[in-house]
Amino acid sequence: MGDIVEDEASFYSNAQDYWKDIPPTVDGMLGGYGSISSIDINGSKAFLQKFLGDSEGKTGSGCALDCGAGIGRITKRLLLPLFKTVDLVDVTQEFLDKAKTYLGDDGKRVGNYFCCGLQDFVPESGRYDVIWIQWVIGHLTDDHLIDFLRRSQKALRPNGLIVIKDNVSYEGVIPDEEDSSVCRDLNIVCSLVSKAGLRIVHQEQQRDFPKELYQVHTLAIR
Ligand SMILES: C[S@@+](CC[C@H](N)C(=O)[O-])C[C@H]1O[C@@H](n2cnc3c(N)ncnc32)[C@H](O)[C@@H]1O
Repeated sequence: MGDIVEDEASFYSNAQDYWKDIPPTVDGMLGGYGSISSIDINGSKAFLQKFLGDSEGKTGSGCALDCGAGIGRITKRLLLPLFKTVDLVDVTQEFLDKAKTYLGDDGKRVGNYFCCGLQDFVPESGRYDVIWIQWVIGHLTDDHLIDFLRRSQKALRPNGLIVIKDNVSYEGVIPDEEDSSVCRDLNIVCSLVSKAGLRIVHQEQQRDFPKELYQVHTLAIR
């Protein structure tokens, strides 16, 4: 990826500039594909519920972190219904401002709104049962993604889980000049996870998305 991201500073600042101009709506979060939000959330719920529960070894439901949360589309429909407290982190302040009204009454159970790039964000050690990272890893360089995953692991409670749900390319790293991101293939994502010292414990492809989109895979890692 080094040859694709020649200038790290502009890779990040171009992405920030891109997101500043995007309307704070579900459609904005999903690049015009707001209509797939329900399929996405239902797939995520089924995925996550395999891990949650009260019995020995199950992931708790105390606190979740929504990474690259935007206006809180995932927080509203996936995380707040399943966890007592949810924190949001995103680099775009306007989206977090919108989240405060978009989340409605349940938004009272948001613990923190962190306005920060994931490349700089240090999640509180031992705080989270689930760290959900969706449609944002393409905005991080390989090294920053590896480091963020390492910090995330330290931020997990016992039996906690990190989930990456994202686009994967057929082969290699495909740059997107428009939003200043990259799309990696599944092997590359898996190798970055393993470089972070983490293990993939479960993996699924999201079904029923429009054919013209990248495949979307969900990885449970710890
Ligand atoms: C495609 S949207 C996805 C939003 C949300 N995860 C969802 O699925 O609805 C990408 C989000 O990542 C945020 N973002 C972009 N670069 C980021 C970075 N380096 N650190 C944290 N958030 C970033 C954008 O502000 C935007 O809210």
